[in-house]
Amino acid sequence: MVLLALHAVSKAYGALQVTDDITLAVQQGETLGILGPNGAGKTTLFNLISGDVRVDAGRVEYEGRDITALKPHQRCHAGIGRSYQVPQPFGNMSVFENLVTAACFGGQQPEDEAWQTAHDVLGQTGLMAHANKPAGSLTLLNRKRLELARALATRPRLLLLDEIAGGLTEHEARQLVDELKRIKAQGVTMIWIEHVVHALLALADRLLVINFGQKLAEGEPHAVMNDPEVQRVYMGIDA
Ligand SMILES: Nc1ncnc2c1ncn2[C@@H]1O[C@H](COP(=O)(O)OP(=O)(O)OP(=O)(O)O)[C@@H](O)[C@H]1O
Repeated sequence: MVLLALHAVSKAYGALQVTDDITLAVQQGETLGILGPNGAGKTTLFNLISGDVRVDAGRVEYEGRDITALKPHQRCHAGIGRSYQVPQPFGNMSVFENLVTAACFGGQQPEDEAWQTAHDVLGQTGLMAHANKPAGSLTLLNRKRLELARALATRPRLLLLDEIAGGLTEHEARQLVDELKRIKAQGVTMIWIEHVVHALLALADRLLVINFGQKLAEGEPHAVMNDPEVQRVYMGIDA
């Protein structure tokens, strides 16, 4: 079953066509990896899915429903959770309070349920020991974990992850992949933008490569990575 469908979506900033006529379907339970050079329009595509930015043209469908006109909080209530490339926690609130807030306002859970969700997500993301620390005091790894945890606390059916492995050590990236594998096993559909290719390859069922706002390649991960055009554009390898 198709969970998310983009139909010919486009977005320009002035003369810059950042998303150019992209059509895409993501199946329920699938993990789609997105790669592309800096500035290719990957985060913008997330913004169009989450509703942070409105499409200029095209249509966004989720669970068979046209959500193009919905606001970000409405899309979140519908089950679309996202992390941001630059972590965006409430820095003066504790880690636990950040998660309760995400569960209450993003996940529309009553307060007692939100407390339970926050507790569960702390365990799931390895943040239990940091529950009472101000979010602003966390290390990079833990800020990335919190970014994932905040999205999870909304209980998403579609999880959008924007470069959550960048800057992590090998060991930390492996831990993150293990966490994501557990989330995937629970049936959560994921779209993951990531430059740490080996982490992405450990999880993705399919890869999409974007260049200048357009699809450059799409398909089975290893076939996509071996595509000469992808190697030339993304890895700077001339065929
Ligand atoms: N609000 C905005 N106003 C003007 N230009 C923007 C805006 N948001 C993004 N852009 C431009 O759109 C292009 C694509 O940006 P986007 O963040 O989507 O790329 P990206 O593929 O996610 O890049 P990166 O890998 O560096 O995160 C860039 O040239 C960026 O400067």
